[in-house]
Amino acid sequence: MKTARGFFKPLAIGAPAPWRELPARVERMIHFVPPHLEKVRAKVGEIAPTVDVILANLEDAIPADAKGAALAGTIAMSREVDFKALGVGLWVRINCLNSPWHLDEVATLVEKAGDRIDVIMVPKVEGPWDIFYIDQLLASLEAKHGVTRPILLHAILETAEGVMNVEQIAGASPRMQGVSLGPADLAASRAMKTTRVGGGHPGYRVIEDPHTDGLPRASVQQDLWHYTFAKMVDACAAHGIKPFYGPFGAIDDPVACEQQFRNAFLMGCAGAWSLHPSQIAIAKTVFSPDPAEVAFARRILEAMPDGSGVAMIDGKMQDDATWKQAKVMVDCARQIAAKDAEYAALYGF
Ligand SMILES: CCC(=O)SCCNC(=O)CCNC(=O)[C@H](O)C(C)(C)COP(=O)(O)OP(=O)(O)OC[C@H]1O[C@@H](n2cnc3c(N)ncnc32)[C@H](O)[C@@H]1OP(=O)(O)O
Ligand SMILES: O=CC(=O)O
Ligand SMILES: [Mg+2]
Repeated sequence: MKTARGFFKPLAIGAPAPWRELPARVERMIHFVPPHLEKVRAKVGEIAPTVDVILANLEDAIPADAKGAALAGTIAMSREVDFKALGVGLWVRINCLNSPWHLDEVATLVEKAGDRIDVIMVPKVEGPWDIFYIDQLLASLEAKHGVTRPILLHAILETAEGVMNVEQIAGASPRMQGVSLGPADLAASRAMKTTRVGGGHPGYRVIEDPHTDGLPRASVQQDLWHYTFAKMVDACAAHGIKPFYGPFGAIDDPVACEQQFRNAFLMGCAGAWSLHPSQIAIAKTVFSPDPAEVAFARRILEAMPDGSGVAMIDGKMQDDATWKQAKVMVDCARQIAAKDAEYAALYGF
């Protein structure tokens, strides 16, 4: 591991100094766009003002013979829409590091759009060595092309080995912005017997003991992802980066999508992926704290102006710990309100 002083040194002569703090950005939904499809790309200008992040996807879901077109489409998209002026992040998901495509992709992206891309999402990250590699590569390319703002890195947690190493992945570089759970590849990597992309499974449940009178036994679905998810959230929180829920593949089940996103929000996630336009509004509602809860949190902060002592509000005990919970909620709401006029009005900021 690097020394404390070495951690924040640029990795190439002429590369920009690494971020010491993550830029404060609202990232409730990472909206996936297939950039090789001109018809979809043409609509990005319309969709962008409704999302926090547009992600150009180069990896899975893009056919092998369309990888070049997707890369060219990404560069075109970065020029066609002024994402910065809209306050919208521009991310790119590259192909994985053992693929034949990633090297040309990273080189082209930094050369042609290095000052416009905020985050590169790296799939199938297995351990910190993957981050060290891409960190060095980016620094060399940023130096070469005079990029002045370091591109951040986001890892997808989607292999058993990655889950084993998630703590080291989260802390591998000052470029690390966050980690997303990738339940589809992770299921395959673990040989889980499911064909779903995220969410629950009707077969994974607990059942109550038999009744002596023979009445039917109650049984409920359990969360297949809880262990991995909690491990990922703790790793991210400990390293001061953001956890995200990844894809929810049942586009035709908005109710289950909302539940999955809500579980992620409650567990500490900043956002989730939207694969289809219909999932944008779901993510926006879920990852914006509820106005009534924000109002209650503000009462806690007002009741304990210096954050210490004890208070009672509506029959509930408040102390230093609940003050901190309230601060998390109010800070999140303030950040959203600064970007989103609709929520500024709902929160009364
Ligand atoms: C599983 C693990 C992973 O790696 S998940 C990440 C990889 N997958 C993706 O990125 C998928 C992204 N989404 C898509 O490609 C499409 O939404 C899929 C799922 C194929 C569905 O498309 P389609 O059958 O056209 O849906 P639809 O007819 O309901 O579409 C209605 C209109 O919306 C458009 N649309 C669709 N998806 C997007 C999108 N992601 N971004 C922007 N626009 C989108 C469609 O083109 C369609 O437009 P129009 O009404 O025909 O003008
Ligand atoms: O890339 C995402 C996944 O679930 O796999
Ligand atoms: Mg995947």
